[in-house]
Amino acid sequence: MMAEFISETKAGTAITRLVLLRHGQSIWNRDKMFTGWSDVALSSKGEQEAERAGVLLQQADFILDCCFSSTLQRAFETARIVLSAMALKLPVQKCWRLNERHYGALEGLGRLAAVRKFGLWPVLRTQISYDGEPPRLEMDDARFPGNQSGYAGIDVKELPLGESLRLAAQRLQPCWQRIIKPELEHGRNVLIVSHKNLLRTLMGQLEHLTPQQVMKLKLPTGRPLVYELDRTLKPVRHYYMDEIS
Ligand SMILES: O=C(O)[C@@H](CO)OP(=O)(O)O
Repeated sequence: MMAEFISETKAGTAITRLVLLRHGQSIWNRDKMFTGWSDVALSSKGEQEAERAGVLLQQADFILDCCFSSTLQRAFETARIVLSAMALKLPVQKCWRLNERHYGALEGLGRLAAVRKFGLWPVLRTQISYDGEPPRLEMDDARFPGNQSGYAGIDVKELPLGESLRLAAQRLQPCWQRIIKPELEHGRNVLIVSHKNLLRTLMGQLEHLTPQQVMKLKLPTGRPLVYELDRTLKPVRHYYMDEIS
């Protein structure tokens, strides 16, 4: 469904809407494991969260013009469930640059196992610092995307062995600048289904937050966060969809 017009606020500022949605709970969220680019499924709770997100948007008669997701099944599947609950036949455009930050050698480990293997500080710094990089993978590790068929065709130098939030924010930029931002500039309402850290960096970019402020942002699974943007894509306000329903 195309937006026929860009809605106007009382002050006459043109508004377009960007919905940021962290996928529903995954089985590794449930089991408290570092996930990153590991491609795990939604839990049954996550499927229900995705359904509820779609119902909320549908009940609000939310007009959506395009939908993007990461290539990871927990995000893509969430997007598919949301669109189906909204009875919308939009394609889900997948972009690997919307994948979660890569957790390097921490992927597949729980917090305790990670600390036992790498020590407290390497794990802690990954979680509390914007520039904190996880212990990196070796190039021959099966968890390196360069060894996975789904990423064939992408320059191997672009694929991560482990990322800080800053590095993840940087690799998102070509997708944001060339693909998503132009849609918003044309007044189209956009849904992005992605991941906690990747979306936190995007919120930081939109709101001009400091790295410290970004690290404090919380982003629960399965709750659509709506940003109303003016013509210059400056946020006018933002709210969780379930706070206004
Ligand atoms: O990858 C992970 O471990 C989590 C938290 O960073 O991300 P998400 O559940 O949002 O994919």
